[in-house]
Amino acid sequence: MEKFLSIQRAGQVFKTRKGAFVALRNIDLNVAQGEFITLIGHSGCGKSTLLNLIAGLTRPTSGVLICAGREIAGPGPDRGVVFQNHSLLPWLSCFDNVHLGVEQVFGQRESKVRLRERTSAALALVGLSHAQQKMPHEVSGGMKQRVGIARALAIEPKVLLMDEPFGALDALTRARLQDELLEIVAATRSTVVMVTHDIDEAVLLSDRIVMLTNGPAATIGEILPVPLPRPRDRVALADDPAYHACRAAVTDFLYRKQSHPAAREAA
Ligand SMILES: Nc1ncnc2c1ncn2[C@@H]1O[C@H](COP(=O)(O)OP(=O)(O)OP(=O)(O)O)[C@@H](O)[C@H]1O
Repeated sequence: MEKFLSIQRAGQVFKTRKGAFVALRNIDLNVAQGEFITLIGHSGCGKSTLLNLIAGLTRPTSGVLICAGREIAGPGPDRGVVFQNHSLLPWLSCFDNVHLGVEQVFGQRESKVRLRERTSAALALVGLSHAQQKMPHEVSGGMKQRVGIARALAIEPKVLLMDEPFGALDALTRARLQDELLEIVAATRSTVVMVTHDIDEAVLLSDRIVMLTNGPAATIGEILPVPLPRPRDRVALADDPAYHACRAAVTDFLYRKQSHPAAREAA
């Protein structure tokens, strides 16, 4: 497999008042260009910690991470990040929130007209052309999250990193955005690493599901390839035995092999 994103023996130890806390150990993962990877595991196991390492927001205490042949040494425009709480600037319109990143990445070498075209195209990709002049407080939670996705895509990242991007949305909006994301990823051929808690979301979207063991000192427990052809249709998948087999494999990992620490303590 072509190693587009490569995580080699990565570990993360945090210094805390109670001493060193080993969050992650020995993470080895290679992601191919165009692959859709989800990270799943119980709360607190280290999913966001791993995503932050790929984003370059934190540095590993051991091991190395490489993206497109270069070591990840900090945040960069080759990696676009979408957070759960969209993190839009409230004083800027939806258009300007996206445009800010476009200017930062392409502003030195492209015309103002071209920059505006890029911004409009990204907003069109997420179906928000009609709302681009609205302020964040004037649009719904799902629309804000679409702006966050547009902002990440507009800088044409090599890898799209998403930390529970739909976690705060109601079930119907979430399903709609998942379907839209499937279409966007098919159109842009993006490489995606996404954190989720949701088994159905992981199976619907992923090429491979990376399952993390419980922390502390979490690591990759199993990696499940999802052999479902694309385009995927959530209604058709409801009757697909392969879909149910994937679902069962992740459920088995999370609730039998890695039953939640709190559940074990209560037993
Ligand atoms: N800066 C930090 N300093 C100390 N400990 C940290 C720090 N960041 C994260 N941790 C700890 O590392 C572990 C992993 O945290 P992380 O947020 O990555 O988990 P997660 O799997 O994303 O959780 P959730 O699903 O609840 O969002 C947790 O025990 C957390 O308390």
